[in-house]
Amino acid sequence: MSFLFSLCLSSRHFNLDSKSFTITTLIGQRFGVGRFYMGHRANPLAFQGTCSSDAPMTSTNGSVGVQGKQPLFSFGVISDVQYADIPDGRSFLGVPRYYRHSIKVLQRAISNWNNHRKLKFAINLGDIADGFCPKDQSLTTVQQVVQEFEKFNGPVYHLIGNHCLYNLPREKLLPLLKIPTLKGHAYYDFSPTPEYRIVVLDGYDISAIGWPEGHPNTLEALELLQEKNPNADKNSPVGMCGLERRFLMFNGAVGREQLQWLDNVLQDASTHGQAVVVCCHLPLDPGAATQEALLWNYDEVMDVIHRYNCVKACLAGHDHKGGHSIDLHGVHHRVIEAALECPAGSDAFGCIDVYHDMLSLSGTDRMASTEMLFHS
Ligand SMILES: Nc1ccn([C@@H]2O[C@H](COP(=O)(O)O)[C@@H](O)[C@H]2O)c(=O)n1
Ligand SMILES: O=P(O)(O)OC[C@H](O)CO
Repeated sequence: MSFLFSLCLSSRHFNLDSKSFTITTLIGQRFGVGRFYMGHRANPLAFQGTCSSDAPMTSTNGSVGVQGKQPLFSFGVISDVQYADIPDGRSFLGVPRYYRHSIKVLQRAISNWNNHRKLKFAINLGDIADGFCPKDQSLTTVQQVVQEFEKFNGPVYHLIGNHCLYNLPREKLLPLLKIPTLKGHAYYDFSPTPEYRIVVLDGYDISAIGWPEGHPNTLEALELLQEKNPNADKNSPVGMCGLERRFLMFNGAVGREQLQWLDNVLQDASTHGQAVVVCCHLPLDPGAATQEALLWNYDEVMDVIHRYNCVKACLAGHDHKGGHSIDLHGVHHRVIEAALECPAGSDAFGCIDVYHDMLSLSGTDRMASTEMLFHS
């Protein structure tokens, strides 16, 4: 820990307000470990690898990975494909978005995962199609991206994001994404090996998007937005301060039932000695993402997570530039860089090697590689 602290200080970006610390890429640049872009927050232990069989420190099935050890299993990761057959555009803040190219990033990810690695599964951290997709093309666009994912030689686990819900209501979306669902919710868990549990949260459980009009969850979300966000445009954070800026319509919350379910799953995982990776489209730690991207009740979710010692890492999407932090309980938070923001020919996908004591993300191109050592 003291090593990490000294690295933090040398980066001149040290933030304890958010109950976590963040290490900027200045360190990466200083150590010459790869190409980063402004605003990215990366692990000082990160290296810029490629997700291929000949990359140093990555592993293929049957070969060794980091520290000469063989991973328990590996999985593919990608986020925010946000495909649409429309011309390139920009985010509200002016960041370029390459709507037609993003599906090519996905195709290269699948091809890489299939050719170079024997992966146990792949995970899509949400936003399969963009909200600017013409509504009469929403269904076919989501189907088209799902078909690309189906070319992966293994199971694909999808998360829902706000852009998925701009395109299709839950009742249509969840079956297409083959999300195991109870009463329209999109949270579930699975165990790829006896040692591990992957928990997928539904960050749009309480949300003003995706549920039918007048649904109790829509009403609860609208009430919260009314209370917390004074702007007429509930996607605008203008005039809102600090962490309050997360109360935007494009975010959402984990509801009471889901929180109780999470508690039960973590209790069960602890009983069985399993390590847990929590996945949610919306980031759960202010140290890893911009305030405007956070889950509304990230603090309540983290309170549940911190009751146990089993959660080792949380993976998220939504905040396209990506990020990494380690919170004060030693839980890693890795926000995955968006496929949508890759200019022609560039990529953002990765493979995660899973060990007893760490996760090792080998990112391709715009996705930074990150070693996530467990703290206890
Ligand atoms: N700082 C911001 C960010 C966003 N908005 C509003 O949200 C909409 C979606 O944002 P994108 O970044 O996905 O384009 C955008 O159209 C704005 O209405 C904002 O007001 N301030
Ligand atoms: O993917 P979007 O369009 O909802 O954008 C999300 C914001 O970038 C969050 O910071």
